[in-house]
Amino acid sequence: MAEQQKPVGGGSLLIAWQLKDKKVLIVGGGEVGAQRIDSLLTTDANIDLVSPSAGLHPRTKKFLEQYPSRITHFDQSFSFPDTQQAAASIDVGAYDMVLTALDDTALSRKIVQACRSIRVPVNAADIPDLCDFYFGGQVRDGPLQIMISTNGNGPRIAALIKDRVKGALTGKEGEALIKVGLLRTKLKERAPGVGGDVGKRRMRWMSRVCEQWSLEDLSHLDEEAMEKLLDEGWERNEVPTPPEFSKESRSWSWVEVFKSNATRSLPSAASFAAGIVFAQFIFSVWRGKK
Ligand SMILES: C[C@@]1(CC(=O)O)C2=NC(=C\c3[nH]c(c(CCC(=O)O)c3CC(=O)O)Cc3[nH]c(c(CC(=O)O)c3CCC(=O)O)/C=C3\N/C(=C\2)[C@@H](CCC(=O)O)[C@]3(C)CC(=O)O)/[C@H]1CCC(=O)O
Ligand SMILES: NC(=O)c1ccc[n+]([C@@H]2O[C@H](COP(=O)([O-])OP(=O)(O)OC[C@H]3O[C@@H](n4cnc5c(N)ncnc54)[C@H](O)[C@@H]3O)[C@@H](O)[C@H]2O)c1
Repeated sequence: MAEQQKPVGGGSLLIAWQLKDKKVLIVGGGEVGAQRIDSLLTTDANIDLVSPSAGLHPRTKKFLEQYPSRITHFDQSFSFPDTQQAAASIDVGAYDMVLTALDDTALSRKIVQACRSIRVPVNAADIPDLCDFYFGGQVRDGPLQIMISTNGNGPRIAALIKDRVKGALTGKEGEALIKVGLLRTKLKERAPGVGGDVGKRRMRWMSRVCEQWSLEDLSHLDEEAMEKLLDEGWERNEVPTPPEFSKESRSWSWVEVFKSNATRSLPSAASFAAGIVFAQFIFSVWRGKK
C-alpha cells in the first residue's frame, strides 16, 4: 500500500524577527498592550504607544515610568477623520510593525486595512483572521528563545505547554549559548571567509564542540579557555574533551585544568610506580630462591 502523504500547509512561518532600532506602533495600552510592550522591550525596538492616559493598565504605566527612553507615549485616541480618503491621526507608514490592542474592533479593523494597503505588517489582538502574524507563548533564557504557537487554536493551551517546556530546561542553556556565541565569533575572526572549505571546516568543528561538550561545560568557558580551545582544538582540527569542574570552584582556567588533571592522574602514577617496586621485589625474591 502506498504510504500516505502528510498534508502540507495550514501552518505559519516561525521566525525570529529582528526589531532592534526599528519603529513599532502599539495602539491601546490596556492589559494586552502591556503584554505587547513586555514582548517588544526584549527586542530593543523603539516603541510608540498611542493610548489615552485614562485607560492605561497599571503594568503599562509602570513600563512608561521604567523605560522613558524606550517608549514614547502619545496620550491621545487613534482616529480616522470622517472624510472618505482620510489619513489616520498617526501615520502608520512610519512604522516597521503595527500592533492593535484595542477594545474597539471597528477601529482595529480600520487600522489593519490602513497598514495592509501599504504592506506594513500588522497584528490585531482581537481579530485573528486579519493578523499578518500571531504572538505565542515565550520561553526565554538569554539568547535561547522558544515560541509556542497553536496558530490561533488555543492560546491558553500555548501558555500551559510553555510551563511544561520551561520545566524541561536545565537552566544552563542561556549561559552556554552566550559562550558558544563568543566562541563562534572568535573562530570566525581566526578563520574568516564565507562558504568554501574554511566555512565547511568551521561548521563541522563548531558542531562537534557543541555535541561533545555538555551545556554545563560550555557555560564555564571563559576568554582564556576559548583561546586555548581554538589554539589546541581548532588549529589541530580536534575537539579536546572538556575539563572536569570541581564542585567547590566554578571558576577555572586551563592552567587549573591541567593542574587538576595532573593531580587527578597522581593516584594512577603512584600505583604504577608501586607496581614496579613490587615487581622488582618479587623478581629479587624469585632470584634469591634460585
Ligand atoms: C500565546 C499568547 C501570547 C501573547 O499574547 O503574547 C496569545 N494569547 C495568550 C493568552 C490568552 N489569550 C486569550 C486567553 C483567554 C483564554 C482563551 O481564549 O484561550 C489567553 C489565556 C491566558 O491569558 O492565559 C484570549 C484571546 N486570544 C486571542 C483572542 C482573539 C480571538 O481568538 O478571537 C482572544 C479573545 C478570545 C475571546 O474573546 O474569547 C488571540 C490570540 N492570542 C494569541 C496569543 C494569538 C494566538 C496564539 C496561539 O494560538 O498560539 C492570537 C490569535 C493573536 C495574537 O494575540 O497574536 C498569550 C499566552 C501568554 C503566555 O502566558 O505565554
Ligand atoms: N490576543 C490576545 O492574547 C488577547 C487576550 C485577551 C484579549 N484579547 C482581545 O484584545 C483586545 C484588548 O484587550 P485588553 O484586555 O487589552 O483591553 P483593555 O480594555 O484593557 O485595553 C484597551 C485599551 O485600548 C485603549 N483605547 C481605546 N480606544 C482607543 C483609541 N481610539 N486609541 C487608542 N487607544 C484606545 C484603551 O484606553 C485601553 O488602554 C480585546 O478586544 C480582547 O478581546 C486578546
